[in-house]
Amino acid sequence: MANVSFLYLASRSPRRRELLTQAGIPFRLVDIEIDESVLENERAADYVERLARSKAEAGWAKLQDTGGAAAPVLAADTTVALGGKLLGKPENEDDAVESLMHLSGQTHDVLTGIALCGDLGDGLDVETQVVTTRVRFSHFSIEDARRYVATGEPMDKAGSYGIQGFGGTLVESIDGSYSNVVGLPLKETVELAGLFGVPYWQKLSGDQTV
Ligand SMILES: Cc1cn([C@H]2C[C@H](O)[C@@H](COP(=O)(O)OP(=O)(O)OP(=O)(O)O)O2)c(=O)[nH]c1=O
Repeated sequence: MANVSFLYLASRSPRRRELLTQAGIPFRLVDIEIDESVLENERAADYVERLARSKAEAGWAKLQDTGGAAAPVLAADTTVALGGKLLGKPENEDDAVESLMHLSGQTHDVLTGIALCGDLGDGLDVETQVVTTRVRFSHFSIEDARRYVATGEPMDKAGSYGIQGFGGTLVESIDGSYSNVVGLPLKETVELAGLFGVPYWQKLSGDQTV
């Protein structure tokens, strides 16, 4: 797989597309579906790494079925962890309010696992990384949590908030990578891309997918 000029992104997340574009990594999309259930007693770091790997491998397998992947496949998974409890995407609005009330006035971790799957010349290789960012939330009331949930913003996001949106107003401080919270740690993604010979810092224009 020498001289690859892009990677495949196995993700439906618009944030991950924006972040890849920010890093200047040319990409095409591959659509996959996997079971995202948490295993019993599974730790947050193990969970996001396992899911990122499964998503990348599913993307690779799908491309093999349709004639073979011409480039490596990138995938990621993000979750919020508070005192051993995993707060994923909310199931409904009440669930989102409940998650937010757990986070109010507390410091939590946001973990993103990234995986890049490809053939470096001697068979299939999957490289993974897990990045953690600590986020401290201000104290807010249940009325505030309900009003925020009513905006709809939390519904497709781990921990029921988006730091890049209205949710940024709940944040007192962060320690670590900001892009990691939004769903793709830029520094580590570029490192993995470099390992597989995928270019970055490319000027991309228009529809960013190659
Ligand atoms: C904490 C936080 C999460 N998120 C998002 C990032 C992820 O898209 C989402 C967590 O769900 P994921 O399952 O990691 O990703 P996804 O289902 O959105 O996309 P994919 O197809 O790649 O599986 O939460 C934010 O956008 N902002 C935030 O502040």
